[in-house]
Amino acid sequence: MGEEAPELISNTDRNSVLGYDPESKDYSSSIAIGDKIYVVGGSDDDANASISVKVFDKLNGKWSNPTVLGTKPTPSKGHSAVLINMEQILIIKSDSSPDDCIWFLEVDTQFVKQQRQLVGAEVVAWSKGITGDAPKPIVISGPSGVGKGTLIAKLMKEYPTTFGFSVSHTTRAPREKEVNGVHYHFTERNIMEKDIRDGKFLETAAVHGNLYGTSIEAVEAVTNAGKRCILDIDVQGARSVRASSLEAIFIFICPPSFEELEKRLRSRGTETEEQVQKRLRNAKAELDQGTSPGLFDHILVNGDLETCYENLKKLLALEEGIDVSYQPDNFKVPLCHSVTKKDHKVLIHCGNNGLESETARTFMLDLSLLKGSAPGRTRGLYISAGGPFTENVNGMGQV
Ligand SMILES: Nc1nc2c(ncn2[C@@H]2O[C@H](COP(=O)(O)OP(=O)(O)O)[C@@H](O)[C@H]2O)c(=O)[nH]1
Ligand SMILES: Nc1ncnc2c1ncn2[C@@H]1O[C@H](COP(=O)(O)OP(=O)(O)O)[C@@H](O)[C@H]1O
Repeated sequence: MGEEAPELISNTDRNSVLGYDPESKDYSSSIAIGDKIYVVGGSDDDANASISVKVFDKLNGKWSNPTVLGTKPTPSKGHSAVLINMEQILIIKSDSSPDDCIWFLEVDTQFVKQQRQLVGAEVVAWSKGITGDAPKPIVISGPSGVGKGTLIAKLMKEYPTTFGFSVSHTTRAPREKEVNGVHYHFTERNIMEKDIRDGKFLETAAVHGNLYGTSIEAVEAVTNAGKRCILDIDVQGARSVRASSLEAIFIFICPPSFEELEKRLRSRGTETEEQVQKRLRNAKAELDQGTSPGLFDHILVNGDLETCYENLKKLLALEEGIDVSYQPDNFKVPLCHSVTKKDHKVLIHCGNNGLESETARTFMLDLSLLKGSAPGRTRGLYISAGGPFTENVNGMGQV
């Protein structure tokens, strides 16, 4: 076990690049998976462009430009492409900042398969590799008027640098004090339907007669700001997120009584009588689903606001993820490097075309603890610097 020779993957720097065109400064790498060849390319001439993906189907001999989902990496001066499994290609960008050099191109994951069916064409999705574990996003659900918004606003006010709100899209009209881009992205139904078809959403649901949805970008904006994401979504949305790759904590907020819920909804004064009636009818089903076992990790009763808020804070402190970053400070892959892979470990040999020298350096990526994927981020990536790393019977180890 573990004795087989590690697979050697050539790097795609300027010297060994496949299809590098010195005139246009374009470069590309290609990886074959089953009957398809994925060509990942870029041009460092245009800093605003993103790395492109083309697919060649060996069965019909045709090229296609797939629908590319997720936030796309910008091109660097070169990259290496490593086949991790039949679903994902690891892209290591050279000469990029430490938080922008590891990317995963998903070509046949569960999400990609679903989106391929939805779009009816070839689909791939990008997911950025993040080192260590980040705290899980928090999904807050509950019937209209229970106090979700009030509790979330308190949390964001007390901890503005810790928590960030995932701004949903909705087709409902803005309320008087609501600000576009802050409370919601208010949008038209036909635009939102097109965005759904284009795979821009992590989840969507029809609630009280309007469309609501969490875009991939909304969650990424919070994550990119280094904050813990809070999602205020309905029970259907919570179910979709449970089924997605996003690992979250699910909290359901209950009213102390149905009468109190009705009182709060009316006293808020933001809905017409007809809308209040619809929300109260829906609240019955939401309370049934929300309090039945399996979907939510925690149920909080919002009787007294301060008590409920204190309980929410306690619960979040308990659930706090451990943010362990193993990323070496100076993790930067030079243009000249080579990559070897064995099992879940990827070695990046830097300097002197990978030959050992005084200046040569090796980084090891441990992919065994990866969590999440597109849509969103791939977390749990561990990077060790040092070396030389040698193989031992269990794979690769550092001597
Ligand atoms: N599935 C889903 N539900 C959402 C989203 N954004 C808001 N909601 C839910 O839609 C419902 C109606 O929200 P809103 O119109 O703001 O009314 P409110 O709950 O009375 O404040 C609530 O249950 C929200 O949690 C979203 O992005 N996805
Ligand atoms: N614990 C509470 N006790 C009394 N009123 C509350 C409490 N929590 C929220 N409210 C009030 O109830 C109304 C509905 O709250 P809101 O946060 O808008 O609910 P949601 O976002 O769940 O629809 C608001 O007027 C709010 O001030």
